[in-house]
Amino acid sequence: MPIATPEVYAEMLDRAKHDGFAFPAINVTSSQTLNAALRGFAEAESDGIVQVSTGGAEYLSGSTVKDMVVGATALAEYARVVADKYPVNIALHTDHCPKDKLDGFMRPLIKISQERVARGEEPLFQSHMWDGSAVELHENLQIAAELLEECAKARIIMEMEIGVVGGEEDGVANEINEKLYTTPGDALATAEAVGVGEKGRYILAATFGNVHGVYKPGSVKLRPEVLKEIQDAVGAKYGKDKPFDLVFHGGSGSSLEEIREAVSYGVIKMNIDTDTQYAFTRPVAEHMFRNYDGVLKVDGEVGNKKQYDPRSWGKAAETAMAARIVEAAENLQSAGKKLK
Ligand SMILES: O=C(CO)COP(=O)(O)O
Ligand SMILES: O=C[C@H](O)COP(=O)(O)O
Ligand SMILES: [Zn+2]
Ligand SMILES: [Zn+2]
Repeated sequence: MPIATPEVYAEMLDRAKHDGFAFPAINVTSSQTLNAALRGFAEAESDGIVQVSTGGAEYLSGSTVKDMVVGATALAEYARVVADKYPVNIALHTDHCPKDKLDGFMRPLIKISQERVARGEEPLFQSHMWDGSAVELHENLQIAAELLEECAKARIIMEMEIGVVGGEEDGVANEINEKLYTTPGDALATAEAVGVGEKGRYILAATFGNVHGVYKPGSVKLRPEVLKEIQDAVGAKYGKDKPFDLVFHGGSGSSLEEIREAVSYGVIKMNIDTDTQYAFTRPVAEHMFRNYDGVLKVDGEVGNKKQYDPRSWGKAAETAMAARIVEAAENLQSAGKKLK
């Protein structure tokens, strides 16, 4: 199906919120990982979100070109063509954009969509994330208010972060500290600054101990109840039940119980990157080890073209990554619920 229009994206998110499920949001960095994601959503009969980080966008432009806008634009255009062949609704999103990359990533991409919309076309991406976790809350919210206005002009939903996601965030490593847990005060200040939907729709990354990456049991302490606390605090003030549409960062390695509890408090998007990267790469490793003599030219031997053809291991990688996405859709209960 065509990439989701802003109206379809809004309907997807509204249904997820109303019916208590969430969409996997899968990071991609290539046509192979994109096709794996689309295949996974289709096999799960789940609508979904495909997202590109600043690092992923830079890589997509070519490892020596390193142009984030070129990479993100190329991915979005390629996705528009191939997504048509999958019977599910897919929204395109850009992941964590810190302050020092706004002018090289999020702002130019919003501008491209504003120009497209002015020409009567659909926005290039359906949502963009502003990651203000590295600046003070006041400045985070000031920038968020400005970006929300710009996104709304292009019919784009904004994602924003209050609190901090631990672990690797595109090269920004965060130590584990109390900032990993958003407070009701932060949430109230957020609603004050950017409203609860009336100033433009946004998805909130309120953090509850989230950490990017996968760690040994016990290293991460998720407290999903933090989300209930902030929803209750802001809901009481604005007279809205679960006023925030929430996103769960660092989805890889989370237990089914943690996922389901977070979704029950209003999470409608869960980001998964590490687990899907591993799912993609594991069969590649197996292919190389199993076909050692075929993939290497050793002592004059020419190897086996069929085994070092990127499609040989690429198909196995895509199959495994797609299976991990089916699992995510089942965990988040978006499976079987694609919009008709
Ligand atoms: O939050 C993420 C992308 O923004 C993904 O986190 P994981 O790599 O832990 O799944
Ligand atoms: O939060 C960051 C995401 O996990 C993606 O980052 P990455 O593309 O550098 O892995
Ligand atoms: Zn962050
Ligand atoms: Zn994240």
